[in-house]
Amino acid sequence: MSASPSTGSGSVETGAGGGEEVLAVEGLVQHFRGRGSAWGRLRGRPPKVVKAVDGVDLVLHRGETLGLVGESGCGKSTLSRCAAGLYTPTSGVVRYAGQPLHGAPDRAQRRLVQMVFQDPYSSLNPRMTVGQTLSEILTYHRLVPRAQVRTRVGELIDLVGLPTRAVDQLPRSFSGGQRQRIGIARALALEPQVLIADEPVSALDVSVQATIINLLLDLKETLGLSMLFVSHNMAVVRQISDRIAVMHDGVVVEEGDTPEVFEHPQHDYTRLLLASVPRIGGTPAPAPATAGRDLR
Ligand SMILES: Nc1ncnc2c1ncn2[C@@H]1O[C@H](COP(=O)(O)OP(=O)(O)OP(=O)(O)O)[C@@H](O)[C@H]1O
Repeated sequence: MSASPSTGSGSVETGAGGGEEVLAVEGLVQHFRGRGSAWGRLRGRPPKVVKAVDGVDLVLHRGETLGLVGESGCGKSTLSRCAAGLYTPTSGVVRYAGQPLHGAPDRAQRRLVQMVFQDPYSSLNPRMTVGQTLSEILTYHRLVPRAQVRTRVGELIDLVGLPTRAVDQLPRSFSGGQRQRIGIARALALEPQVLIADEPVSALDVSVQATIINLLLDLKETLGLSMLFVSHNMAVVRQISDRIAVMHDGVVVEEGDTPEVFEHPQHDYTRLLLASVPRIGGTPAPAPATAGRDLR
């Protein structure tokens, strides 16, 4: 994503990075009304407003991975959910391929941007097998004819590297990494163009993190996806992102090509984040082993 403005029409512009805009947020604001203290409520004080996202412009280009980094509470998840159409922003717009995402009359358009969450388990129905979960999505969205639903479920399970028997198993039978694969399969069932992965590996063991990151990158390549990858882990983001946006207190304070941001950070907050990356013997600690490949 870049800060370049966009046309707002059905057409998509070519961004500063030379890529075609696929997803854009413009002037995005998401404020939440806090509950305030019991004492404050008794005294009739208005509740505090939490400015989770406070005016963000970003553009994700087709085929790129944009890393969104920042410490806990800076607004990354809120921005992601707005960009995925899950929250209706307080103000501002989210566009997919030039068209407003919110209020899109067409279910087909909204499903093109899908999220992968940090904790897929909490969003999986514990009483439904993986096969039932995926079948329900395919049927509800009429993505394949009924007669082909089972075949498509098998393809999705295969695509994310789960064993065939997973189709008849409940979420509780799976490890954290496998559950994340189910979460990814569920997102892919909707045939998205954009994946928004919100801390997809931060709840996983380090040894499993790399396998999930590699899976996301392989899928992105094979399926031609664009990806917004949200993380507080600078090492991971550095390895997989073409560009990086740094978020602090609800705003994007810096964005640019990954090597540029890491080697020549412009904003004090970016420098602070980089300085806080754990170092081993003077060099930054490596990201989870990713089969030794250049992940960009
Ligand atoms: N539904 C909500 N109601 C009220 N406040 C909220 C809500 N969701 C988020 N917030 C607040 O908005 C701010 C940004 O939260 P957000 O979860 O977007 O940050 P984050 O960078 O993703 O942090 P984390 O990685 O810890 O989730 C925080 O102060 C949070 O408490």
